[in-house]
Amino acid sequence: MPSSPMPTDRLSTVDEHVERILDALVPLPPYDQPLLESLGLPVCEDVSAPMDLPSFDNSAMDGYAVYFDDVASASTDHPVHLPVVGEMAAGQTRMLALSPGTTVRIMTGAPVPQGADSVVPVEWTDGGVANVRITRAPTRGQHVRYRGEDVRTGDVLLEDGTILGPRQLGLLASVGRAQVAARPRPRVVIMSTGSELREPGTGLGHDSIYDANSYMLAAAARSAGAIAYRVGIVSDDPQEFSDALSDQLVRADLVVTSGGVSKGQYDVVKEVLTELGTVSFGEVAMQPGKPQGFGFVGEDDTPILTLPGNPVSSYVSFEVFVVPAIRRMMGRLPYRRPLVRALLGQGLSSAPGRRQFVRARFGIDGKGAHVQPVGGHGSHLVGDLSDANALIEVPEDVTSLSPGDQVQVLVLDRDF
Ligand SMILES: Nc1nc2c(c(=O)[nH]1)N[C@H]1C(S)=C(S)[C@@H](COP(=O)(O)OP(=O)(O)OC[C@H]3O[C@@H](n4cnc5c(N)ncnc54)[C@H](O)[C@@H]3O)O[C@H]1N2
Ligand code: MOO
Repeated sequence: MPSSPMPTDRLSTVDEHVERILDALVPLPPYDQPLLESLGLPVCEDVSAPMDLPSFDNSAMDGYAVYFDDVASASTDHPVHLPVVGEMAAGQTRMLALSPGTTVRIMTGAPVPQGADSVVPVEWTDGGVANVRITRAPTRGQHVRYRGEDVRTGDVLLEDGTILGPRQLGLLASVGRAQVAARPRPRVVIMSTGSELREPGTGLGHDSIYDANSYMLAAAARSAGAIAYRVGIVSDDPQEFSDALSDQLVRADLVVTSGGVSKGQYDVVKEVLTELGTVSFGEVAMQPGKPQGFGFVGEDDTPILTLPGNPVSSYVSFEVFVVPAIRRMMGRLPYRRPLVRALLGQGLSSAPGRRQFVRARFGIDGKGAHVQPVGGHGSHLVGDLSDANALIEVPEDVTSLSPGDQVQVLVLDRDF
């Protein structure tokens, strides 16, 4: 799959890099999926109703099915008495028709027998079993739910592209659909590289650290709607990385790596993938997240995004580049998280020529949306990152902002 290589003589802009990725990826082909598997995915067909809803006239109340004309005069002073000739419970009814001058006990959801046109709630009666005393009249047709009043056969229930949420899945089940055409969730393989990394729950040496990124990115991939496969830590040994990558390709629609892409001696991802010639590396004018790589690997041209290793850089890169990639593969619009306007609570400065993503807390109160930067600039500050629920996007040409300025914010952890 072709992709325009990242330039080596200048920095790409954030928007260029996002477009490069979106242009090179194609949505995964749709197939029929069991309903619950499709939660959160866009439907890939116009779904029309194969049946009426309700599919038969039925009672909205527990009570008595009647001919309206038989009970029209019922009141406390002049009750109407009718013989009860049967019972209709939802899912177990034998009687198909009712004769005038009689009634049947009927339960909510049970079919209204032919001839009956109204239901008297049990509260307006003495609850009689053989005979019933009715002290209040319904209006004609009251408490009958008519066939087709909700949905008619042939109605378009869901248009192509509609997101399948709980209500839409409930509707599909209501009309008897067990499956629906939707694009599959992309299978995203997450690999952390670095010989200093150790698995949480094991011991640490004096110069090693726990692998935070593979957990953070796998969780972020899952939150974005993907199936995430977290690979254990891969060291900075080129052969080990190469073998681990080859092993993973069989189950990947997209590979995301962290670490090993800057200018060090042991930047294994860059070293191994540059040689392939199908993955390019460059710098994006952003802070954090400057070193980036993108391309395709293996026989099936599996897309790969290589993110920088600093945890904050990795996370921000995921949010800015990988989330749109996942959504593109799922066919889910919009690809990029919409920006929200908010008032800045505290001034800040930003490096010129780079789009800054400032960790922040976003909230809405009586005065509107507001946002407050949290913590410092360092790309290693995971404590601050966990306090943040938003990223303030500071444009490339803005170097300082004052309290009360209006800013654009990516509000994290929100569905869009
Ligand atoms: N001479 C230069 N050095 C660096 C530059 C540069 O332009 N010139 N860029 C810096 C920037 S910006 C970033 S971001 C990092 C990116 O480096 P790598 O992607 O090669 O990442 P590593 O070197 O492997 O790691 C960076 C940092 O992050 C820690 N790390 C890595 N993986 C994990 C993980 N899974 N969990 C937790 N922490 C992780 C790692 O230990 C390092 O401290 O390069 C700068 N250097
Ligand atoms: O760009 Mo690095 O990603 O600053 O930390």
